[in-house]
Amino acid sequence: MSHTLKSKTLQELDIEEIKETNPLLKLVQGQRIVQVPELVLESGVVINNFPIAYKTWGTLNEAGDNVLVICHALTGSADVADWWGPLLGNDLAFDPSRFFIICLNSMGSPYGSFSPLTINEETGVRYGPEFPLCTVRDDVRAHRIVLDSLGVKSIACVIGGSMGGMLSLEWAAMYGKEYVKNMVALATSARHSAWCISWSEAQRQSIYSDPNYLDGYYPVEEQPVAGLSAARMSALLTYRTRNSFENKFSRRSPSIAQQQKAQREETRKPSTVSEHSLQIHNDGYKTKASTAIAGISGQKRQSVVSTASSSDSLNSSTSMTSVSSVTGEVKDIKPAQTYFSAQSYLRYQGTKFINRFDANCYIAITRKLDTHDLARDRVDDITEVLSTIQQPSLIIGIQSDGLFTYSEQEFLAEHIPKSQLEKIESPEGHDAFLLEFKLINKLIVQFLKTNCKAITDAAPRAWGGDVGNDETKTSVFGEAEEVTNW
Ligand SMILES: CC(=O)SCCNC(=O)CCNC(=O)[C@H](O)C(C)(C)COP(=O)(O)OP(=O)(O)OC[C@H]1O[C@@H](n2cnc3c(N)ncnc32)[C@H](O)[C@@H]1OP(=O)(O)O
Ligand SMILES: N[C@@H](CCO)C(=O)O
Repeated sequence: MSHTLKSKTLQELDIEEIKETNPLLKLVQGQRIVQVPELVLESGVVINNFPIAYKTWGTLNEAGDNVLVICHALTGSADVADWWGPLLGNDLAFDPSRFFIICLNSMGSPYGSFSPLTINEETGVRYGPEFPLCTVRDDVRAHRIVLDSLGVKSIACVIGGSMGGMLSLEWAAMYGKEYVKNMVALATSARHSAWCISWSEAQRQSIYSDPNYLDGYYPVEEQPVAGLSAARMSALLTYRTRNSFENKFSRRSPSIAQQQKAQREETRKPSTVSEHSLQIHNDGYKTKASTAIAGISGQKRQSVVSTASSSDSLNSSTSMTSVSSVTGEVKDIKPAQTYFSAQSYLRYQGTKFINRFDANCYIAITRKLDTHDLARDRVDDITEVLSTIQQPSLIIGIQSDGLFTYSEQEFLAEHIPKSQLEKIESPEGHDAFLLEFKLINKLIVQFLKTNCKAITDAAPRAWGGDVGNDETKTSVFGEAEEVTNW
């Protein structure tokens, strides 16, 4: 380990100053950012004076051991209140009147820690695509330096879902039961599967294929939004299930309000059948090229149209339509429905995401996920590493999760000696770990009451803070609906 175990105060950075180069920082309230002097990454690359963002709730006790480390998932931030808010509060799973709760932002994320949005001291510009590969283990080692600086002597329990679960497992495996006393991992894996790696790849390819990507050297105000939004749309599909979509959307049309949310582009009334067809064909196409095509005038456009219509004419003998694609009148066309509620949902989520994430960060953090393998450079047989995790562990899986399958949770529980496996019966798929608050809260409360009894049985202490999970506040990440339904 390259970090020092001595408690040493780290320099606190001025968030307002960092906001000038990272506009996404304004999305996370109440966090702190410290500067870590040095870390040798797993790759051997040395990074110096880099930021780590974190947020805390509650008070560290004298012994420095009443600590809950919460680890966020792929697009989360250090603000637990924003994505696991209903688990945070007095007498809840994350109880600041008894625990000192801390969430540290993972490297590669745009929300304050070292990332492609960080200014490279050597060049004076953002790292962008030159950001070095940071693994889950690098996160854990960087985060440990911050915990040491705060006077944390041991972790009562580390808890995380999805990517956060990978960090939980690495915390437990790297530092052992003397330092990490207990572990909770939800919807995660011992190593990233071929299926997950493939989805990461497909999502990165969406970004790469956007003409605005420019090898990652895009100006932050002109990021490859079409590629990033397409990446998020396909990612979202992996976070849910076929049946949850069927139940939620079926073949319904979007309501006016949903259409407005999805900001579907206004199209002018088509004046010809070809124009009408073109509009249906390109509906939702958002890159600059689409603007260019829409602007094609006269002859060029006519040649595009006549190429299309000549192939149309091949089918014309079997076609039921009696409207000519070139000369027919628009009023005679009765097209089948082509715009559905499911589409407006995806488009809305895509747009929402590009306003809260950065494409290079997305690439960096999905690469981090791909490297996750508890066995890497340790042993050949992954079950050997799992057998070294001696902490009491709670493994929570979701029966409908198609990304981090329930069988992967069974595998973890089978090989981690002191583990308990729990199943969430939810139709929502992977994202159930961010939605099934009530059950997850209950399971974690029970686990902590059993394994951190001295802390959970202690009298609650006033800690003088507001958890910040006010139900009326707008969530950055969009789970507010669920919170109010709770
Ligand atoms: C990755 C991680 O790090 S996880 C830990 C941190 N997590 C995050 O950061 C999570 C990122 N966010 C998410 O993954 C999701 O938002 C979740 C899982 C937290 C919440 O999902 P849900 O609450 O189910 O939100 P859902 O997917 O239903 O979307 C609701 C939004 O879609 C809108 N919407 C729903 N249907 C439609 C439709 N047909 N057309 C247009 N918009 C629609 C809703 O109005 C709502 O809008 P709002 O976000 O502005 O309020
Ligand atoms: N919805 C989660 C899924 C990844 O675990 C996120 O966006 O972080």
